[in-house]
Amino acid sequence: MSVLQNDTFLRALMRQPTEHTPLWLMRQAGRYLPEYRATRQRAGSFLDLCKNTELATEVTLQPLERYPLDAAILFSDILTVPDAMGLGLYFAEGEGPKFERPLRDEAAIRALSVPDMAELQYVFDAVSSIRRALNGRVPLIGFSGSPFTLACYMVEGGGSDTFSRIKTLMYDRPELLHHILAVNAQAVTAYLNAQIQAGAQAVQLFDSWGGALAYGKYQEFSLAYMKQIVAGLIREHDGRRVPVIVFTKGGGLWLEDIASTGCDAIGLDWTVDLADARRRVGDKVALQGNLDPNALFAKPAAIEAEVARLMASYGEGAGHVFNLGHGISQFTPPEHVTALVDAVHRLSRPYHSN
Ligand SMILES: Cc1c2[nH]c(c1CCC(=O)O)Cc1[nH]c(c(CCC(=O)O)c1C)Cc1[nH]c(c(CCC(=O)O)c1C)Cc1[nH]c(c(C)c1CCC(=O)O)C2
Repeated sequence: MSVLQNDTFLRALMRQPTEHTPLWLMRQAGRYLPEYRATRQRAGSFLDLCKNTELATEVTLQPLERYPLDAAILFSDILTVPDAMGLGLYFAEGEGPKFERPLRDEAAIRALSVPDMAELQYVFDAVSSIRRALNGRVPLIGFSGSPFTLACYMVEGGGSDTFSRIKTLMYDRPELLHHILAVNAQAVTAYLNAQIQAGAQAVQLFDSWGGALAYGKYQEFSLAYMKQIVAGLIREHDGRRVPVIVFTKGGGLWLEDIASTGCDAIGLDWTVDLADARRRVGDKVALQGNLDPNALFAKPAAIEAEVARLMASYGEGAGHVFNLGHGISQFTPPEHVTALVDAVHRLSRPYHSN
């Protein structure tokens, strides 16, 4: 394997000194880029694109060709795992992800099992191919959905505003939801370990919907399973630590709990004050975040002002990876991202001078 030329992202996750604050953007390869839309057209559906090694590699590298980002993220989706469990993932145009066979009764839930990782070989092939194509430019991030976030889609059958089905299950039949989560946790552990073995140099758990849970329920139905996963992950590969990032959207009230999962870094959404988050987690974990993705609709001067505010809020020293508080919008003007990346690199240098 080639030598890593820019390891600022990995160092920041381990709270080691860097010359600037590294950044990457959630959903950095996606529809806001015209080159992504062109490749997507060639591939056919979004899932065809995920399953095409060559084209998945191409779109992963597209944002890096445009912007000097400090990490790449595997092009795939969190719903590949329930798809491999036999739920039948499809994307209805303009409607988001859906399952042909959602978990709607006890029999379906009891029949659920950890999929054969061979069903997900296309993901691991993409990881190896992207590593080759990166040739040591920046590290590659692997990812998975959290057990609870995956369960939301598996039970609801698609996206939901109310989470009424999964919450009904949680309150009426908690043991059935625990069964789904236990299977998901085992599947996610195997899935992330296979990504690490294929070449992922850091991994992120996307707990996009953990923040929809009540106090106490979050700890029982989301956090506990993420903790189990973190404990089962390969933490060192090829002579380097493989850092783990846990991102619970809406998890700002529970940062101490998240830090106690054993993760290396916490992903923060934009509702959190970085300075306060840093005080709360101390030197236990690094922090990743947390610009409001909608700030990228504003003019470059306003974007730069927000970056300056976040830099001052985190303050001096190591342990910050810049990111958005959630995925980038498909309506973001690509040149606003140019302004963002430049501002983060430029304005962060004074905070790393010692
Ligand atoms: C909840 C969730 C999903 N997928 C994901 C999450 C967790 C993160 C989050 O909270 O946003 C994670 C994800 N999805 C995608 C990535 C790729 C890596 C990256 O660049 O960050 C990652 C990390 C690509 C994608 N995943 C998807 C796209 C758009 C597909 C397309 O039409 O080309 C991309 C680039 C599709 C997808 N997949 C999912 C949704 C809700 C959608 C959007 C549907 C829509 O807007 O029409 C499920």
